[in-house]
Amino acid sequence: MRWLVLGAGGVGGYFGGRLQEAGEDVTFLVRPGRAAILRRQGLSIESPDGAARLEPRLLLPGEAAAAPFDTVLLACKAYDLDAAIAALAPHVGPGCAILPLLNGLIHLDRLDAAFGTGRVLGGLCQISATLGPSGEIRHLDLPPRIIFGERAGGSSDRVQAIAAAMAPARFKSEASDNILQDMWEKFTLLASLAGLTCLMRGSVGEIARQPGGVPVARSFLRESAAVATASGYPPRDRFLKATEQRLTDPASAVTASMLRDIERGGPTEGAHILGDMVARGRALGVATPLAEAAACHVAVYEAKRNLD
Ligand SMILES: NC(=O)C1=CN([C@@H]2O[C@H](COP(=O)(O)OP(=O)(O)OC[C@H]3O[C@@H](n4cnc5c(N)ncnc54)[C@H](OP(=O)(O)O)[C@@H]3O)[C@@H](O)[C@H]2O)C=CC1
Ligand SMILES: CC(C)(CO)C(=O)C(=O)O
Repeated sequence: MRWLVLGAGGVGGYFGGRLQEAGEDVTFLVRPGRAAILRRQGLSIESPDGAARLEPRLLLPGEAAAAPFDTVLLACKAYDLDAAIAALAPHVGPGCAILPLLNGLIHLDRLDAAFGTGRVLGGLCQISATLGPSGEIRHLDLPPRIIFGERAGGSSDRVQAIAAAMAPARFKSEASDNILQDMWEKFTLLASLAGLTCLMRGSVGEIARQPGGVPVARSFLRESAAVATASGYPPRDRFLKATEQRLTDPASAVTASMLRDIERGGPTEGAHILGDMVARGRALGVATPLAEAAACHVAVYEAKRNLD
């Protein structure tokens, strides 16, 4: 299978690198700054699952590809989506499927508008990964996993082909016949975790150890789950129990990547995750006062950052 991976950051670099390592035909579509680093030192992965050092094949925006691609793995941040869509457009030919790994949901509408609904699969990934100081991919935590599938449900030849291509790679992959349910659950988890840890500026454990910390974490989850339910995707009991535990564990050092983005003074996906959760709640008449406070808090940070 010929893969085009847009973005060689934490997610694109890790999963694209692991596909290349497994013998897949992978090209990374990257901007000039990242290309210079990858040309100089290759694509390095540091991970408890094993390190890798690869020579990536690179394509820059505006360059022509040697042959058509079968699957695009889309791994940019939401705030870069418009530029990513423009860079991808010349490479998305007939028969090319787009598998987005972004957190959240709203990017699906923008991808549908740009490429047509039929081209866009549902997808999500689990990993905690970031770029190290020399541009290496650092897998920090969580067993890496991609879940993907047809948004209309069921399976298809292209989903089976992607599953077969991913199977030998050093990450778990799962073809889902209910990917929108999976994406809604990830959105519910992330909006709760990002809202909680960004608003309180602490890890799950630091919050849970304070008076009122556990109830506030539960309230974040209750709000997001109510929006998911009103949207037609009620979270499954198993997910709710596991997520409540994850959000209230006094020993947990977990923070959302959004808090890490704030701590390094970078842009965030606040509008894409928290803003979207609030907007969906409002449209459905579901009150989300905590998510609203968290979305406003992150929006104030973004506004001040843009002034600097
Ligand atoms: N990191 C994690 O642990 C997890 C992240 N996610 C989600 O995955 C998505 C990606 O996150 P992550 O990998 O961490 O982000 P990173 O910032 O690490 O990587 C994104 C990459 O996309 C590149 N990019 C952006 N626009 C373009 C463009 N037009 N052309 C080419 N390359 C482009 C950036 O390149 P440049 O260097 O040029 O800016 C950057 O290297 C997000 O939605 C995130 O929420 C989901 C689960 C876990
Ligand atoms: C929920 C989590 C940690 C796991 O993939 C994540 O996606 C994030 O913090 O951005």
